[in-house]
Amino acid sequence: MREQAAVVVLGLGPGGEYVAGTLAEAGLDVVGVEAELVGGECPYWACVPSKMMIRAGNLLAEARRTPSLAGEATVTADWAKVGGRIRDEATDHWNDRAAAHRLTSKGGRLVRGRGRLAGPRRVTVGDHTVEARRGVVLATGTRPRIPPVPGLADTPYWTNREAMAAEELPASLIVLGGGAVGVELAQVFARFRCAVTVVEGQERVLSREEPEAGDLAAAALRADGVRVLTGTRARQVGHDGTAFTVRLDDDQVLRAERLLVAAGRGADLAALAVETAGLDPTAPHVPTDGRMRAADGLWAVGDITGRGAYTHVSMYQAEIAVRDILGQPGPEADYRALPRVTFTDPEIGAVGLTERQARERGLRVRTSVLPLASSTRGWIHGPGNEGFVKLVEDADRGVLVGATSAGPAGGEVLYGLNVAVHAEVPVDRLRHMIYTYPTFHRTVGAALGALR
Ligand SMILES: Cc1cc2nc3c(=O)[nH]c(=O)nc-3n(C[C@H](O)[C@H](O)[C@H](O)COP(=O)(O)OP(=O)(O)OC[C@H]3O[C@@H](n4cnc5c(N)ncnc54)[C@H](O)[C@@H]3O)c2cc1C
Ligand SMILES: NC(=O)c1ccc[n+]([C@@H]2O[C@H](COP(=O)([O-])OP(=O)(O)OC[C@H]3O[C@@H](n4cnc5c(N)ncnc54)[C@H](O)[C@@H]3O)[C@@H](O)[C@H]2O)c1
Repeated sequence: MREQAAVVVLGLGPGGEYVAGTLAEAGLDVVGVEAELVGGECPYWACVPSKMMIRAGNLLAEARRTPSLAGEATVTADWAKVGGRIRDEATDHWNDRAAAHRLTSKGGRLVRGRGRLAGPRRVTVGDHTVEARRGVVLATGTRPRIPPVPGLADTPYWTNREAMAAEELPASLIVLGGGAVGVELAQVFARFRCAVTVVEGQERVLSREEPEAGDLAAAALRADGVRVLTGTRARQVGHDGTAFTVRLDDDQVLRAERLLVAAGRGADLAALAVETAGLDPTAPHVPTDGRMRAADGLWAVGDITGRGAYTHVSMYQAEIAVRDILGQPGPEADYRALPRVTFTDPEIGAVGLTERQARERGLRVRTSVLPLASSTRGWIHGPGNEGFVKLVEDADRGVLVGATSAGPAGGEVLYGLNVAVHAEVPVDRLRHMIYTYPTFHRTVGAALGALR
């Protein structure tokens, strides 16, 4: 079968669904192609269910802090509540009827199946070919990267997919990888009384963030009973029908009921036949210009672009691609103030460059790090007040180029720092702003005064 459309969107995760729906609303003839569930990884197996787990885990942790401040509290953790909420409220039992309707009610056509490029402006899905008059938008995201550890491939390991669908928690869990997925899930599972060990190859967990952030996350995990092993990798993995064994570089052997692989994600460009549109199928990502163009008549948005695997990045890029396709004016993509939040307790928010990245760029850097506990609000908060604000200033220009805010509301405190880095508000102006008393974000004011 052959059909025509103005635009074909390949992959309907947060980025692709936004592009397809918005173009359809604008009156364009749009075909969206989806291999699994309309909505993508985020609502069914990633952000949304994991944040529901985290909300539940945080409630337990807060209740367990009651004795030191407010009296007695007895909490009995029950994973069935979490699993049920994920199945019923978040994912509709992994059914995308509502999301598919969102697209078709806007006039978009939905083709189900795994698509690939078949030349510029052409997509095939099985024996179905769609010619795109204006072009194709690639939004197929990423999938878990499974490290080539001997034995691993033959075991029934979990990725985020199985973890999000878990109806019961295992008694013990080994997590391979201490990035965002690894630390968030390790903490939640531990709070539900699962014995968790995290194995991270780098010196610290959250190794792309400030070292202070990795140290804080590791301390928080340990406080929840997680074993955190850093600077070591799995050398051999086995499964005897009941449990996993993981032999590490240093010959230590770990044993647990389940193994979660959280060692990063990658795109598979060869499977999309990108060479038919003149792109390199062996590249890790699709390079894009400031208007999200990858080639003539080809745009790419979301994780596949390698500019930050976050839902907010895919939606930001989607809006730019839509503007470009509709010929509307607007700013090009700008990643200087890229924000991200790791939703551990304490939350770790960060924006822009780390101190190390700023120095590697040759900037003359001034920094400050202030603990949250030293602020009035941190002291009042008491247990659970761990955290800090770190600022990175380009001293020559007198503007912040990066910041981290970690603490009970670290992701929310980040907002002001995000504005400061994005809008390049002079540090001198920030220093003379009024900061509400007694808030966590008041530590930002103190940290500005401590820049050296
Ligand atoms: C456990 C976990 C937690 C996360 N938490 C957060 C968070 O709190 N905040 C945040 O911002 N980000 C979070 N992320 C990252 C976030 O999920 C991704 O950045 C986001 O989903 C990427 O969106 P995307 O538009 O690139 O597409 P994706 O969501 O990856 O969706 C791509 C879609 O394309 C489809 N597809 C793939 N190949 C084809 C093909 N050939 N033909 C047709 N369809 C195809 C897929 O089936 C999928 O539906 C998390 C990720 C994980 C794993
Ligand atoms: N809160 C959020 O916004 C959020 C939450 C989860 C995931 N995400 C996104 O999803 C992406 C994928 O998450 P992720 O945690 O899988 O990837 P990641 O790249 O963030 O972290 C993977 C970690 O695994 C380690 N690693 C890799 N191979 C290893 C090995 N063989 N042994 C031991 N350690 C190994 C790496 O050093 C790294 O620290 C993230 O980069 C992030 O963009 C975002």
